[in-house]
Amino acid sequence: KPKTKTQQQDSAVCSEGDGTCSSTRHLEECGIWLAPSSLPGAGLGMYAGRDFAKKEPLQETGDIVIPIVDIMMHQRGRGRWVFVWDEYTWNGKSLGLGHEVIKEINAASPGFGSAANSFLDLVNVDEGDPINTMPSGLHRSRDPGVGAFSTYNDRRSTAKVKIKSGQELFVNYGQHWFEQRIRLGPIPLRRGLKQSTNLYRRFQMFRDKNPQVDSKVFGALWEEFVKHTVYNESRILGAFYNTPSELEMLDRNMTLKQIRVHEGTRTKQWLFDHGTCADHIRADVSTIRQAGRGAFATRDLPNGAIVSSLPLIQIINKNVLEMYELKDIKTRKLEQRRRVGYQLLLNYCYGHVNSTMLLCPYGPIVNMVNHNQTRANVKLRWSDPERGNHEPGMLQQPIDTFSEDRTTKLSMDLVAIRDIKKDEEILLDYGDDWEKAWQEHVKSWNITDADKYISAFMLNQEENTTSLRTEFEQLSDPYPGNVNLECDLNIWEGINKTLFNTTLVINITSTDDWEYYPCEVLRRRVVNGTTLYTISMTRPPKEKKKDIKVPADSVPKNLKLSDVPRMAMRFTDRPYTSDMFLKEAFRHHIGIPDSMFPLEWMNYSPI
Ligand SMILES: C[S@@+](CC[C@H](N)C(=O)[O-])C[C@H]1O[C@@H](n2cnc3c(N)ncnc32)[C@H](O)[C@@H]1O
Repeated sequence: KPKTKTQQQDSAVCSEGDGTCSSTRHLEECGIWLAPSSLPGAGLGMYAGRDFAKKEPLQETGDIVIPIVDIMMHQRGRGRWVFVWDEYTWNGKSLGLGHEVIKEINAASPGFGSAANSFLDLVNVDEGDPINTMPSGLHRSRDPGVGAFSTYNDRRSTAKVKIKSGQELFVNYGQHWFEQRIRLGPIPLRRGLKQSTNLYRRFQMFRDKNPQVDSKVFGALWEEFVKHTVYNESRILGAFYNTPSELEMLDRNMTLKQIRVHEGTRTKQWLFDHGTCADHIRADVSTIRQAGRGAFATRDLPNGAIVSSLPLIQIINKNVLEMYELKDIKTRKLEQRRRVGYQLLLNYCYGHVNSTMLLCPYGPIVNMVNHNQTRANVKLRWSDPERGNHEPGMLQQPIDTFSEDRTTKLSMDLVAIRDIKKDEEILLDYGDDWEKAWQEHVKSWNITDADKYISAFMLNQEENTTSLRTEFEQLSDPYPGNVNLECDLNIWEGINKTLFNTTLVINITSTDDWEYYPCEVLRRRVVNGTTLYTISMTRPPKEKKKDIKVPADSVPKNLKLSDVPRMAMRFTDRPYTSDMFLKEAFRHHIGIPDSMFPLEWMNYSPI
């Protein structure tokens, strides 16, 4: 019997969660959505739920960035292994994490940028850099929480251009990313859509010059031309989807860019039916002191609502996150090495004690949900395949089925188990194994000589109250050995010196254009109550990697600058000294309940 319209609407609402949600108010207000991308084969994507002005933030708070350190070194000898995270990591240096290590740092950025797709001609979102902060003043001398969460956070996405409600959101992965991934097909690079449109216009001109020929013949000719040219290699031809509607729109003089934007714009109803809201939560300092930051409701959420969807990146064997003693890496075979810890990423992934499988979620703020067994207000559930990227059949497959897969196929939801009020912290029960491991960790927490430890973050916090010490002063009163002082060449180079000299005000338009190099303070003077520094900077060793914005050679070898303001200078932690490198730091995956975890994947028993 056909349903009435109201019944249909109600069932659409309730199928969102577990059938108990009673209103759609929370969805009406949604500003960003996660739903299947308009790009063929691109999996999930992000969409605007309302209009955004140019430069307007797309989220209330930015996303976490999780360092992955020296992974190739620690995994040396493992042979070939597929690490799906490679598709979701940024070069750590380009996000300001370079000082943490000597060798290799990758930045897992599992927030907005991992969920949004990229198409270079359609980029409408700018992503900022993360900032490095320690919430709640935690300190290694007393707080077992330090080192167990990433201090890099608040990576914000803003509208690069005006965005209309329903439009798909695209971030910039960079040309290099596409050039390296030929397997994705001939995806157009920057200005590619313009070149492709021009090609079609030339074809149109040819057609217009021959009015005596039936237009159907031209249609067939275009199809033959596109199909039989070396299609696989041509990014210009790869821009055409060759659907009847595309040709019709091209003939109406729309450009391919206009067509892609048009096709990538969804109605609110479509987003309701196929997507999940991706801004029900924001990040803030957790109500659980040792936990660092947490996720908080941005609006009232009814019982049964999907608080957040968690698309999952699989790591089929958690041993790829193992870290070993340096001397063992050099001298012993992989299986004989002593494990000293795990990558911090482990704490952000879901798993089971009896399995090697880890499932690590991505999407805005989804990694911020903390654990509490009595205050939990959400539960986990496998996602509805209609609404995202979840293939339930994969839950019946052995883990090895995923071994060569570079795409993600699984997704869970965090579903409200009672009404949640705006600003309430979202909490999940991570399971008894996690709770037990945490309690044991708290009991054994003891870091030798930790009282004296001062991090770069703590020194940077003193910014307005204490002057920086000169090299001479440091002879008797040195800074701690675990920090470096760096000066930002770009801020200094970029400011209006005449304005600065008269007003001592710097107008910084972007904090992304940093270019920090080690520097020393030679002198300081106070002008109108502001302390200014004479500094010397030495040219860093030559960088071979592409991602350094200014070639190191372009910085004069010995640079001396006077009247540099404190804001162009920062302390950074020396390599391998920050809290995440503590051997004692807590590492444990988040537990997936037994009732959900596939028996097929129970391939491991902890000793
Ligand atoms: C998925 S992350 C949650 C976000 C994290 N709080 C942050 O600031 O990035 C999991 C980690 O958060 C911390 N955490 C979560 N719940 C906690 C709790 N109840 N007590 C202490 N730490 C907790 C632990 O470090 C855990 O490994």
